[in-house]
Amino acid sequence: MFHISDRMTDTTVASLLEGRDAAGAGVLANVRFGTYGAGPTLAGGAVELPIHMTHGRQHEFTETWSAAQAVTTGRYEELVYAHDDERLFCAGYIPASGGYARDAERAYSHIFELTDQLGFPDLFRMWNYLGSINDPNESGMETYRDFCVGRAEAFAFHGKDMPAATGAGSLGDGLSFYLLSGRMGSATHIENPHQVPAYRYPVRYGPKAPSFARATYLAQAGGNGESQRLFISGTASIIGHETQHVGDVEAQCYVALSNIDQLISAANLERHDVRIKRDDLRFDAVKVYVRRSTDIPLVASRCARYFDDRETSIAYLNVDICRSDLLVEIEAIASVRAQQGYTVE
Ligand SMILES: C=C(O[C@@H]1C=C(C(=O)O)C=C[C@H]1O)C(=O)O
Repeated sequence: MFHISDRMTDTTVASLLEGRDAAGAGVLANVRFGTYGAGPTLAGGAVELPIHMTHGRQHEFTETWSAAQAVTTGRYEELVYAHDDERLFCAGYIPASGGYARDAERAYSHIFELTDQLGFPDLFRMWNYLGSINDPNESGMETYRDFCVGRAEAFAFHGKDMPAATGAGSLGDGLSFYLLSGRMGSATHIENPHQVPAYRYPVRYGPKAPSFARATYLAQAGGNGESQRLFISGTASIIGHETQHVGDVEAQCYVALSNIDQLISAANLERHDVRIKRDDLRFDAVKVYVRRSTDIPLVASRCARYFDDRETSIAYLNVDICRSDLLVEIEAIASVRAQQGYTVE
């Protein structure tokens, strides 16, 4: 069985970033979570990226990234992009081959060249969806670890800060990726004191650690309080660097949600110089990755309890996860309500 919460109807358009009605605003990109994957294209002045993430058409949905100003689109190497005055959306697709390290390194180097050239040097969120993520490549290395090698080399070479991210399985072949980048100084990256930063994981999880932060806070240049966003990375049942509760999806779900709780606590945000009260955060969009389809009802009931805000859309995706002992992973985008004074509780 596959489930999408009843707040997400067929082909739901979740309008993100500006929170505007997608029909009335300019659009940077439409990411189609559906029954097939392909390289990104430019259509109607926006990026289109289909990713094979659902088992049936009835579960398809579209993530729409809105623009606040006029949109400029273009191509650079294997990348397709669209930007307004404040943000750049960029996407690509790498076909499956014997290994990903070289292609991922090249693609991420192109990303950094592009973001620097166009003046959007602050990467604030990236998604990487890999076919056969837990299977070995032609040299016997797990596909996810192989991808991490190339990505880490590009981040190190270009000296870039690591943003919030998701690295999960897809149902198709190849690597589909998309990311968002902002103007200099717009992003603050946040770690969770209960988790070793992913980029410091020991070598037993792969020769190069995963390049990402646990969350990224985006302060909108010239925006009001409501347009700030907190991007929470794919979060799983990991404490320190170790997977907790192998085989127990309910306990894994609990640890993942408590990790999110720790991450977004006012005290943790304050440590990173981000002053937001927990009550001022509203979850707009949540994606939950569940390895075994039979676990979705249980995971959905736990998530519905945690994300009890009626305005939150939650999508459940039955795909593999970066570590083969992880059964569930949760990512979220929260917006910040206008703030009336700030105190840490
Ligand atoms: C779940 C974890 O990592 C996953 C892999 C990521 C990546 O490689 O970009 C980012 C977040 C998660 O989707 C973790 O290590 O805690």
